[in-house]
Amino acid sequence: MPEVQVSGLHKKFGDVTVLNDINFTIREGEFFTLLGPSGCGKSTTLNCIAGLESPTAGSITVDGVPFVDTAKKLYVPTEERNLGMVFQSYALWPHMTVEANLVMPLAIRKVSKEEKAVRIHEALDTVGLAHLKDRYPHQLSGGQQQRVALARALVYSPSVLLLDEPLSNLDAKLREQSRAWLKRLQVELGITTVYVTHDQDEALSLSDRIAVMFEGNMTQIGAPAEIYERPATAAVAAFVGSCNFFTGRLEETRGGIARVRLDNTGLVVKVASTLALSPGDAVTVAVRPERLTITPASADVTGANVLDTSVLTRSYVGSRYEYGLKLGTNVVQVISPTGNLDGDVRLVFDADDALLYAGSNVPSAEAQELMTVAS
Ligand SMILES: Nc1ncnc2c1ncn2[C@@H]1O[C@H](COP(=O)(O)OP(=O)(O)OP(=O)(O)O)[C@@H](O)[C@H]1O
Repeated sequence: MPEVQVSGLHKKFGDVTVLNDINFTIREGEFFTLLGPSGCGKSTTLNCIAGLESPTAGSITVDGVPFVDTAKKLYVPTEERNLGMVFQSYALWPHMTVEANLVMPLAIRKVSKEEKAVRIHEALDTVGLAHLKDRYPHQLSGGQQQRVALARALVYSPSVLLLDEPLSNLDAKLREQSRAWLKRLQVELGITTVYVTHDQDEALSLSDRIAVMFEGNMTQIGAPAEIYERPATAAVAAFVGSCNFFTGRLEETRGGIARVRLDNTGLVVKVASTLALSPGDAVTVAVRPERLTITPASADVTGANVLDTSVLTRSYVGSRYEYGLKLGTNVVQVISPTGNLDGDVRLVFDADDALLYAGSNVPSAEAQELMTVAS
């Protein structure tokens, strides 16, 4: 199973740059996800690997074989790349049975009749649909169609599997089931996979590594836990999971702990930080809702940060409660297992529970909303 190397990838449509120096290497057998909001360039990157788009500059190599190298004017056509692709729409031929849909890619590759039958059976068996080979696409559920599309991509033993939002047409429940199934299948087959999605949950649960993209740039590449726990920018923190943001000014940093005076509250919070910042610098503090603890105002608590606040809203969301707390002019979101808190409360968190970013770069409510809608 091959390694995929993408170097210095640029893509322009007319005067508009949609990919700006994209670089990444996908390891053998890895499940690698391109994650980002709509229009950030995920599909264009995938299509450049597939050979459906040609980059304006850059190179792509799979298993040491150059597919594209603009400097050398080298371009291998799609049909010679031996990559398996599944799109959001599945793109099954409606007038052909499941079996006939799978015959097509093999016929193009001039596979013998006997081998065709074996391969089709194997591919359909892999996705658990061998018994439906005589049905037409309209006689299948959305989930089954998606599996046929996957079988069609696997039938010619591609070196790499390219998946562009393959689950987004399924309803929420089926999507979750298909996600678990897809992950098991990928691990079983050990096939190097590039996956495109704007769904952060999907990316976190499926991927060995995630590349987060914004506006044609790759902002961070890392394992799911790394992306979630240590987002490189406030925008990544906002896009992957929920986050509270507070702007403020740095007062001092001592022993790896930054003291930040928050705007609109006058409160000082302590945040672990390795950033090279000077007192007076504008900063942004980010805290995940589940990293915050609420206690009754009367509780005797100690911790790096104990802030007096009050409950604005509380809602039960199944197995936990979501609180909205008032902190100056901010509303702080907290996720808590406790549902009986009201009125004046205390908000508690350690310096390690929060993240610090240089600048007052809180993703705007509009952008966050867009991101939420997108995910
Ligand atoms: N053929 C094209 N001509 C002009 N602009 C294009 C073309 N294809 C894509 N774009 C633009 O390039 C940008 C990146 O598109 P791309 O489809 O790669 O984004 P994406 O991250 O996959 O988004 P989505 O999740 O909505 O599919 C978008 O602004 C899009 O409008």
